[in-house]
Amino acid sequence: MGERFSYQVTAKDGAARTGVISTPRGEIRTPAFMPVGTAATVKAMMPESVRATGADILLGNTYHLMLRPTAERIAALGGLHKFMNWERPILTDSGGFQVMSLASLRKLTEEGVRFSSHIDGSKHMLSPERSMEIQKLLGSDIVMCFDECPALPADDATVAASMRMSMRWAQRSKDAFGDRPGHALFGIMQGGVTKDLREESATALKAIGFDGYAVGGLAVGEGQEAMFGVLDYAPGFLPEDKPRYLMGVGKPDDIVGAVERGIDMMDCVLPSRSGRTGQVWTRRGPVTIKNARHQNDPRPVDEACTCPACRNYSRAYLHHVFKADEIIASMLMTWHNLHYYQELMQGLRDAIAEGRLSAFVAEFHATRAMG
Ligand SMILES: CC#C[C@H]1NC(N)=Nc2cc3[nH]c(NC)nc3cc21
Repeated sequence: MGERFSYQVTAKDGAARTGVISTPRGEIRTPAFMPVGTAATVKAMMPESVRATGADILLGNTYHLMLRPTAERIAALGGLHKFMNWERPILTDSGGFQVMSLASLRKLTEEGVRFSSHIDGSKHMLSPERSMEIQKLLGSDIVMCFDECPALPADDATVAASMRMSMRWAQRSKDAFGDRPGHALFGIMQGGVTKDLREESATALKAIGFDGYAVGGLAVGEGQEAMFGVLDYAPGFLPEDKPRYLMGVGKPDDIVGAVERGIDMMDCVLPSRSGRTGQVWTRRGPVTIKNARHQNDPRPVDEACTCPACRNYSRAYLHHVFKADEIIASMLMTWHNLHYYQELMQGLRDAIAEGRLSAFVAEFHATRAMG
């Protein structure tokens, strides 16, 4: 295992970049999509299946793992990689967003956030220091700063105050993270949809200095137009030579638009969660497998797809096992969706490398328009 974390841009096409993040646990080809493994599993997938879809890295969550089974127990058992049998890179989110979206009885102070577990109501606390300690116990390769995620909707004054608290917490996260060769700490840009606040946040993060930079505060219901509006300028506020990670994104067309605007990494529950709810993503758009029109259809979901679901099963079969609430339905549709997402990422990486991204994007949208 090498000892360093490093990022190399290998080609550019407009604002888009393709490259490689090197870590002691393996390389991450960018632009990269990270499947979400919230509770130490990518739901309905074996780790070797996640790898077979083409994933180089997956995401874990501080919030969920600190509540159950606890970070201390995972550390005592050898760390998250060994625990979940995934020896490649893992990025862990820091907990702030999940506290806001899942926990109850939250009490926010400059120190951190006290909250009650959504699982059993037990009392917990997260701070920059505790989040760094938990992510170190988990052994994650890419650690996210602990940020403050305001409940939405939030007015400008609230967004500004929250961003400035997050910048103070970013400094505390960096101080607590310390010097850990081979491990990376990413800052998180905040500022809502306000350009001045986004620039202030980027300036603060660059002054502290991070191994990578996330764009936070998006994919929170603002809609694609507002999100792209921020992405038209926000990535440009961040260092050229560091990875840029857009948190929580997204649908396939969100991903294409984000990569066009200079984003290098993304994560989203959509392909796995929608797979479990019977939504199958294809180059022609989503297919709702429970629709009666599929019950006699002998064709695969996508004739051109090489995933196990498309190679070996018909729409009729997927329709049947979904309606029968059979476990294999979640397995096959999650596998297909993650495979489709990784194929999309490979197509984007190749197109950028060959200087033909605009043609790739035009083809992407034209094929979807055919439906
Ligand atoms: C405010 C803020 C913020 C960001 N901060 C952290 N730590 N994680 C996130 C996860 C997200 N998931 C989605 N959408 C599904 N947006 C996200 C934004 C963040």
